[in-house]
This record gives sequence, C-alpha cells and structure tokens, in this order.
Amino acid sequence: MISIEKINKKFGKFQAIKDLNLRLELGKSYALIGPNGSGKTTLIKILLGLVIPTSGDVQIGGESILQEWKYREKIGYMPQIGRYPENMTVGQVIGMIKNIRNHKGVMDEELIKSFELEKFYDKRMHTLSGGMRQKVSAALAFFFNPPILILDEPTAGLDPVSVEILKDKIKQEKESGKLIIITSHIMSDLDDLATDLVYLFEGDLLYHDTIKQLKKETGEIRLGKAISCLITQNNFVNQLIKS
Ligand SMILES: Nc1ncnc2c1ncn2[C@@H]1O[C@H](COP(=O)(O)OP(=O)(O)OP(=O)(O)O)[C@@H](O)[C@H]1O
Repeated sequence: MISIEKINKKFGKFQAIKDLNLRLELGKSYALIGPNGSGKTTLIKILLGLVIPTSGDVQIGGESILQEWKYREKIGYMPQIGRYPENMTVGQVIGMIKNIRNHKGVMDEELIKSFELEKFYDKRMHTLSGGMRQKVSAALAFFFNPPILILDEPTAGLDPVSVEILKDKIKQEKESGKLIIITSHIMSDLDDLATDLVYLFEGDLLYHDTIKQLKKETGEIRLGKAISCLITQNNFVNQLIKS
C-alpha cells in the first residue's frame, strides 16, 4: 500500500534519510522506532507531504505522492502535539474540519463518544489539558475513516482508562484491514499494538521484519528486551567495522 523507493533526504550537507526502501501493507501495524535524530519524524513528514525527499519516490496505492495532495485524504494523522486555532471551542474545531473536508462517506465518531468529547465541546482549545488535547487529536485522526493511520506517540499524556480505549480502537482498526504506523517510547504499548518493527538508525533502515521474528531471533519475549538486544548487536557490529 505504501511503497518507499530509494528515498534520500538531505538538509544541507546532512543526510537525514539514506537510500530507504520500505513496503508497508494494509492490515499491519508498524512500530516506527529509533534513537533521537534517527529520521522518524522526517520519514513521517515525507509521507504527509510536509518534507520533499531529495531523491527517490513514495507511492501510496500505486501512485506517486510527490507533487500530489489528494492522497492526504487516505491518511489520518495524530501529531505528538496537536496545534489548533486556540480561541475556537472544541465543537467549533471539529465542525470546521468536517466542513473543510466535505467528507461524503461515513464518519467514525466512536472515539468522540468513548472519550465523551461532547462534554467539553464548549471549551476553548487553549483551556484544554494536554490529555484532553490528545483526545481531540485522536478523535480527528480516525474521524474520516482513512485506510492509513499515522500515530505519533498516541498514548502520551492520556489517563490509563483513555489509553486502553485508544489501544482497543487501534487494534480494532488494524483488524479491519487498515495500515497503522505508530511511534512511541512506551515499548509495552508497541508490544500490544504493533505487528511489525521498522527500526531506523542514523537515517538507515536497520531492521524491518515482524515483531514475532525479532523475538525469535533475539530469544526475548518482551519487545523492549528484544530491541535492546538488536541495538547492542548493532553497536557491536559498528565497533567491529570501525576497528
Ligand atoms: N529542517 C531541518 N533542517 C536541518 N536538519 C533537520 C531538519 N529536520 C530534521 N533535521 C535533522 O535530521 C535528523 C533526523 O531528525 P528527525 O526529527 O527525523 O529525528 P527523529 O528520529 O524523529 O528524532 P526524535 O526521536 O528526537 O523525535 C536530525 O539530526 C535532525 O537534526
């Protein structure tokens, strides 16, 4: 569904993404992880059309997204920190986004209901707590029923009940055949949600396989442990190459 072909991204002389090839399929959920500065946000921004790659191509549903914008309807995006017109109320923001999108299909209002967002429809955005803002962002990401969801630290700042509501929703959407990309520093969340791992290191794709396979290769049961094994192995190989 998403085909990333030989993507490079340079910021001046610095290469943030190096010759990246990746195929992401519907019905799978991908944990996108890597150390700080490894290129995760750059990759997400390329998929969203906010950063233009220096070379290479990205295709969604068989069509290049470069110089295109219509494909964005296929992506629901939950940012790490949602930025909204701060003087508008929650109800006004949701209404405005509905109007702009002029969506013809069925709206998915499940998260609006389960997070009870209607209760704070009259609150202005700047008065919301971090967790409330996250709930608005989550509800909007799923609202137009997109086949692809990109969720950047989706559970950060949510209370435990809301975390479970959102995790159930993500699992349900994956089961229904959507393609989900999740970044998170909470390994237990990724262990519950992701089927596959995409691990970036200094702009390189260091690992891409199923989490089941990673656990088998490392002999670890928990994802956090399996990833630290992967990183240790990589550091060891890097040291060997440098010595
Ligand atoms: N607009 C930019 N101009 C110059 N360098 C940039 C720009 N955007 C990103 N970079 C650099 O590209 C590299 C990758 O950054 P990116 O934000 O993609 O990392 P990340 O994996 O998302 O990190 P984190 O986990 O800290 O969010 C970093 O070294 C960063 O400084």
